[in-house]
Amino acid sequence: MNGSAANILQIGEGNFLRGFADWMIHTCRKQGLFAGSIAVTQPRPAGQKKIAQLAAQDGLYTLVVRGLENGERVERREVIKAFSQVFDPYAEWGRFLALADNPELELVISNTTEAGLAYRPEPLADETPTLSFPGKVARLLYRRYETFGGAPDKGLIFLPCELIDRNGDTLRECVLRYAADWQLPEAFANWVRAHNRFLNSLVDRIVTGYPDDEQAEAWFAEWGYRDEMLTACEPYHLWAIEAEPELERLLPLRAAGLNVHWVDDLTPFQLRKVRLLNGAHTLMTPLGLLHGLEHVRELMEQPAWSEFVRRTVEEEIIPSLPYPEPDMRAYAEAVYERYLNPFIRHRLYDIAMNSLSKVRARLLPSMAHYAERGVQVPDGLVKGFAGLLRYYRAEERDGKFVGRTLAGSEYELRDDAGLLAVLAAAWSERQPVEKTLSTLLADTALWGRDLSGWPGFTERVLHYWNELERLNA
Ligand SMILES: NC(=O)c1ccc[n+]([C@@H]2O[C@H](COP(=O)([O-])OP(=O)(O)OC[C@H]3O[C@@H](n4cnc5c(N)ncnc54)[C@H](O)[C@@H]3O)[C@@H](O)[C@H]2O)c1
Ligand SMILES: O=P(O)(O)OC[C@@H](O)[C@@H](O)[C@H](O)[C@H](O)CO
Repeated sequence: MNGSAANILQIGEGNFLRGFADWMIHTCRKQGLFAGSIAVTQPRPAGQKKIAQLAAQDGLYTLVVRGLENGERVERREVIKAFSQVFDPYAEWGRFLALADNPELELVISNTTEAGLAYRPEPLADETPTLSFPGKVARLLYRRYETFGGAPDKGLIFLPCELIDRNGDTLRECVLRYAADWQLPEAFANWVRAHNRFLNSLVDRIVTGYPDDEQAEAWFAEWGYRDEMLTACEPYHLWAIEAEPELERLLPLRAAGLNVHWVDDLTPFQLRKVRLLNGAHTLMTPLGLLHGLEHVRELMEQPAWSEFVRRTVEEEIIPSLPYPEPDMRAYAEAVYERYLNPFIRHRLYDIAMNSLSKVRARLLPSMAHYAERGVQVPDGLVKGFAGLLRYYRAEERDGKFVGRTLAGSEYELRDDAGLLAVLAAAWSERQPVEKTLSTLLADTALWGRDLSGWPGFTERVLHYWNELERLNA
């Protein structure tokens, strides 16, 4: 790491970017196609530990890519060299803002989860760091606007990787809301609109992060060095970016042989991936955890669970999508193969994090497809949803929210604290389960809509709830 000026700013220190975008930049650099480098910072104070660790390793980390590629087993290890600056923006706020003064800065990449790419009102404080991710972007852009007098050629290109629909548009809207809140000049807002680009994109790669300790220790012994930032992922990768292919000039990703698509319309990529791959994860995760399973492959290797997932995907989710069924089935087959990757352990507990927002985006649209046509939601989806409700049977304890598996083991629920409080309050009422379920299904804060009026839905959720509880008895 040389601390030199970087032409990419990365907001997000998480596993995903290290196993995806940073690896791509490294791949371009390695082939001599790209001369730039990345300045990386964390989007929230909690990321400080990883940033400090990465800085202590000179911005270098090991990526292990493992899985099947064209039916062949691959295991590739590479030390990724993409970062020229690694720092904590809360400790060095001036340094963060000063990145805006670098005329060479061109791109901003981010991944802050669905929770991070959201507008939360916040005052403009002159000297102190802005907390939210989009608020930081608004501050950075305002500084750049002032430094370069609103020059049209000094706008930036944003490539947010958060897995939300039209992530670029969302980021732009948040930035403009902060500009309005903070009463920044209208000319600035116009410059943001006219000379900065917020690209919508869809990312796809299973990045499982740091492996189990046993595996990590075995590798460290074999390699002769330790790496606390070690990241593991599958070989498959896809990045669909809604923009003209001429942007290869800036980011020669396809030229580097990467599976990147510059597309006019992202919708088919988005719907297919979020509803099938992520939707099936959200479907299987609570049920799997309630039954004491730990990771995706373990679940998919059990015939009854595999059958349940496949049937729900093929007979319920795919028919709800507006695309040719054979194409969707082929995609689903490839997804099962990725789930069954023998070389990675994708922890269900990791996938379960923030499942309340995930279910809204990934599973409810498939269910609504039926309900809104006056048809009953099919069984697999109802069973998965009942599993989610059972998983979220929350109890508040010592400032935490906990649930219990069917065998009675306790786990911590990791989700929006306000929503967990709503669930815990509902379950603390002394009343029949059906009453609590009806109340919860009608709660629009939880699901973004009222589910209690869907034909036969409440009764069938109760049916599957009771089926789960019978296993508990
Ligand atoms: N891991 C994968 O396989 C994968 C694949 C595709 C997409 N994604 C995307 O990545 C996200 C998960 O990231 P990860 O796997 O790198 O996990 P991670 O926990 O390693 O990283 C999460 C990142 O988000 C930040 N973050 C978390 N909550 C935040 C908040 N409230 N405000 C601001 N920043 C916040 C963290 O600081 C960190 O930078 C998912 O939500 C999804 O959007 C992950
Ligand atoms: O990363 P999350 O937590 O938003 O979702 C969990 C998984 O569904 C997700 O990581 C997929 O594996 C990934 O989106 C594949 O590209």
